[in-house]
Formats: sequence, C-alpha cells, structure tokens
Amino acid sequence: MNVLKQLKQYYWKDRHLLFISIVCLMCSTALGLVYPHLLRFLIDDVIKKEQFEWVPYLALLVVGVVAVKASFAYIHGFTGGRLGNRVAFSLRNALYEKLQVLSFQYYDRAKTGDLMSRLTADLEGIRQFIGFGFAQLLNVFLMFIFGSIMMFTMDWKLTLVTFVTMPFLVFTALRLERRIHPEFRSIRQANSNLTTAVQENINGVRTVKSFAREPYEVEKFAVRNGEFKESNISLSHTWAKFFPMLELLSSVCVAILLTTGGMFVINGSMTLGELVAFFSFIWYIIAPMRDIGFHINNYTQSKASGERVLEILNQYVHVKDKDTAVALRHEDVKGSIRFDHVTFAYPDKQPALTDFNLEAPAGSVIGLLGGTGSGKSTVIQLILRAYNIKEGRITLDGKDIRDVTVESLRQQVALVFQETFLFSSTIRNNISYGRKDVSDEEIVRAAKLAKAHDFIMELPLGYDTIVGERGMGLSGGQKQRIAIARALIKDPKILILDDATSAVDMETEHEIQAGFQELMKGRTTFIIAHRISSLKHADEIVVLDGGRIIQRGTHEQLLRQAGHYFETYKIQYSDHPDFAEQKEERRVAN
Ligand SMILES: Nc1ncnc2c1ncn2[C@@H]1O[C@H](COP(=O)(O)OP(=O)(O)OP(=O)(O)O)[C@@H](O)[C@H]1O
Repeated sequence: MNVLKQLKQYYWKDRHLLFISIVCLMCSTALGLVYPHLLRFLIDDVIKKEQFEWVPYLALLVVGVVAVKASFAYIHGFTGGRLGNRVAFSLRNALYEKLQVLSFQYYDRAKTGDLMSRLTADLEGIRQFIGFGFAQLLNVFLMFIFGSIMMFTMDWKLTLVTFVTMPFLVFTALRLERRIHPEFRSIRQANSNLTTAVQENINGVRTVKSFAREPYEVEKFAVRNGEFKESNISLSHTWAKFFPMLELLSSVCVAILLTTGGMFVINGSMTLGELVAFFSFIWYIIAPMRDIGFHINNYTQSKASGERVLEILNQYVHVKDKDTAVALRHEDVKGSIRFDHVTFAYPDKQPALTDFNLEAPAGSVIGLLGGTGSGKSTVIQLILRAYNIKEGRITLDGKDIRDVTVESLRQQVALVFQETFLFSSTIRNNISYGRKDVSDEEIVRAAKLAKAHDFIMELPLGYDTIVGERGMGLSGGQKQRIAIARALIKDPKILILDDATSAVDMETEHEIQAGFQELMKGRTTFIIAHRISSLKHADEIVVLDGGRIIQRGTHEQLLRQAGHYFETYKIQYSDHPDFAEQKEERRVAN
C-alpha cells in the first residue's frame, strides 16, 4: 500500500471518478444479493404454495434488477477506464518531465530499454490496477462482508459450519501473495533486460553487422529471452500449485454446506428455498476467495510496476538550482569563464581533472588538446554544469555557476559534438532546435555559415527533408554541419566545439573554420580537437594529460617547447613544408 500512497497525488485529484467507480461496483454487487432472495421466494412461496401467477412478476423483477445492475456496471467501467487513463496520462507526463531533469550522472548508468519498459509496460500495470483492480479488490471484501451478513441472518449455525475452511483459504491466499510478489519483480526485470537487448541491438546495428556478430547477438537475446521465459514459468508453477489448493478449499465449503444444509432441510429446521438461497450466497463468499489470487496477482503486478516507476520519480537530481540561484540575462552575459583550482572525479573513479586552472576572457578562443581520456570533454561538461564539482569553483563573468540557474547557464552555451544527434524531424526543425522563434532567413544564414546550405538545397525537399534519428541519408560531415548550424542559431555567448570538425575533410574543415572566424567574434570559444590545424589560432592552448595541465600557451609558444604539442605537430605536419621551417626556428630558439 506504500506504493499506492506514494502515487496518491496522481489519482487523488480524480478521486470523484474513483469513488463513483467504487460505489457503482458496490451497488452492482449489492443488487446481486437480490437473486438468492428471489430464488427463495420462488421456491418457498410460489412453487411450493402453487402461486404461479407470481412467476411473470418475478421474471420482470429479475429483468429490472439485471438492467439496473448492468447500468451500475457500465458506470463502473466508464469511470474506472477514465480514471486509469487519466492517472496513466499524468504519470507518463511526470515521468517524462523527471527524465528531463535527471542529471548526466543518472544517464551515465541508465539503460534506455529499461527506461522504455518502465514508461510503457509498468505504466500499463498501474493503469489497470488503479482503473479497475483497486475497485475489484475492494469489491472482493464487500462481497465477502455482504454475503456473510446475509448468511448469518438466515442461519448462523450453518454459516459457522460452512466457514470452517475459510481461515485456510485466507491463509493460502496470503501465502500466494507473498510468493508471487518477488516473482513479478523478476519478470519485470527480465522484461526490461529483453527490451534493452533489442534497443541496443537496433541502435548498434551497424556495429553488429560490421563485426558479423549477429550469431552472438542472437545468442545474447536467446539467453535473456530464456530468463524471461523461466521467470514466467516459475510464476505459473507457483500459480499452478496454489490455484488447485484454493479451488479445493472452496469446494470443501460447498460440500460441507450441501451435507449440513441437506440435513437441516430433512429435519425441517430449514426450508428448501432457504437452502437454495444459502447455496447462492455461498458463491458470494467463495467466488471472491477463489478470485482473490487473481486480484492479488493484479495488485502485486502493479505494486512491482509502481515501485519501478517510483524509482524514477524519486530519483535524486544531482544538479539542480539553489533556492537563491539567479537567472542570467542573455544580454548581460559577457562570457568569461574561469576554472579556479578545480578537481573533479566521476563517481567511484580517479579524478578526471586535478587542480585545473583556466582563464578564458570573454571572446577568447581556448584550445584543448590531449590524448584519449586526458579530461578534455570533462572540462566542457563542467562548464555546462553537467556534474557538480566538490573542489574549486567555476565562474562565468565572475559568478559561481552554482549560483545561477542551470537553464539560464546552458542557454548561454552551444555545443557541437563529435557525434551528431539529429531528431527524426525536418532539417529546418533540427537547425532551429535551440530556439523558439526563428525565422527562415536566420536558419538559412546559419546553414550558410556552417557550409550546409548547398547540400541541403540539393536534397529533394530542401530544408523540409525529414532526417531519421541517426541522420539517415546524410554523411557524417553533413550531419555535423547541420549540428554546427544548430549551434550558430542559438547565438551563444560560449561556443564549444568538441571534436566538431573531425568528421569533415581538411578542406571542408578549413572552409567551416573560415565561417567560425566570424562566428567566434564576441564569443568565448572552446575547441577540443586532435588536429593542430583546428587549434592553432586559439588565444591559449591547454595540453592535458591524465587530468592535469602539462603545457599551455599559444601555438607559436608551444611549438618552441619540447613536449606533447610539438610531438603532435611533428606527426601531423612531418610532410608539410612549414615543418622544416618550424624545426629550424625551434633549433635557433633552443
Ligand atoms: N560519464 C563518465 N563517467 C565516468 N567516468 C567518465 C565519464 N566520462 C569520462 N570519464 C572518465 O574521465 C576521464 C576523462 O575523460 P574525458 O572524456 O574527459 O577525456 P577526453 O580527453 O575528452 O577523451 P577523448 O579524447 O577520448 O574524448 C577518463 O578516465 C574517462 O574514463
């Protein structure tokens, strides 16, 4: 019930639907109690006393009762359906909203397939339970109470005798609940593992095919599918074990009733009509007891689902605004960034940056160079406040970035990654993604600056061409140019190019960079690149190794020093005419 309590805010606002649904189900159940009385009347007062003129009235009454009962059932179904769907709607929105605010730290470990299964299968479980399961579970108890009251008022001795197996029935039903709950949890987990396997396989289809690893993938899927099957089989085993037991215990009740009740009728302490009515009432008790397994099943399933959904909703958000955080105004931001003795480690890892210091005045260009894993991307992530730092501070125009709202901070920054993600939408929408109101002229201007306009115009639908989620039909370089245009349109104060020109050839890189020269004016730019050609115009180049700065200076200064920068230069420019000249300059300088 704790899960239901935690989910209260999602269904409580529609409580009128819940109440109507429950009341209607109760009324429908209560009306069912009329039948046994009608039966008793038919046998004892009509058939035995040969008052057959009552039969048509009784038949009409039954039709009337059925019609009213059906109306209540309809209202129960209608309101329950509405309630379930409304709850699912608000939960789905809440989950999606939460997914937007969860920090990078969460996504570092999250599995897409798992998240998808929580947003779909688990939500469906909750919808079913809140819409119908809850009212039905309550109805089970009501049927039991109504039925027992009726039976006790008719013949309390017979009722007591009949109820002798009830404690065993309840005990078995409760044991069943305890057993199947963990099984449902493993089914849900196995289901999400299965979804993850499919999702990763589809996402990585090119890698799978290029390594000819289809058989391995099939096997991996078969293992997970096997786990899913085993969890389901284990559940049906439990079910198969318990269900006959519940059936047996309820049949014992009926047998006791028939024997004892039969004796009562024979010795005249009960009429035949009363026994028949009693026999109908006993189903009011047995049916809920026998179905309690099904309802408990339903309840435990949705409880397991609810736990998985709540796990996301209750997930801690690492990066969030302080109460005193101020929103930056775009026009006031100049863009100077400063790292002040920053040491940062990803969770459970060695520091990715150690005592990192950097001064990037507004409008300057900072180049970051270093081997794989040296910490370049981490510098960028920290500017965006993707993670919280524990030591040191990062400031924007002198303000600690923890004192400004995350949204307004990120609005000042535009990023172009090595890997471009395009949404399955038109090229126009992909370019204008970072801003709300953008004119076509601005889109074209940005595309021209990013050298994307010409190839876009060659596409059959131009800017209205729909690209797939992986930028279907576009080359790596073309995707990247769209990403560059997307960054340009944001008119950012801080521009970050994370290996942004790695997928384009040298000539295009040169062209794009010519565009960048204009773009970079008035913006602080961080360039991560492996090519010296992308960095050499930077005002300062920082060379990183193992999270520490090992060299810093301008291109010219660094070329005059022995070290990583010059070694990289040597490798990239060894067959370039400038190289001999540079070598000579260095020799003279040394
Ligand atoms: N999300 C993450 N979670 C945990 N550790 C990470 C994460 N991202 C990076 N790291 C670790 O931090 C260190 C620095 O990584 P970073 O991505 O900053 O290097 P990089 O210089 O950008 O490398 P590359 O050129 O290969 O992209 C590495 O040891 C890396 O394994």
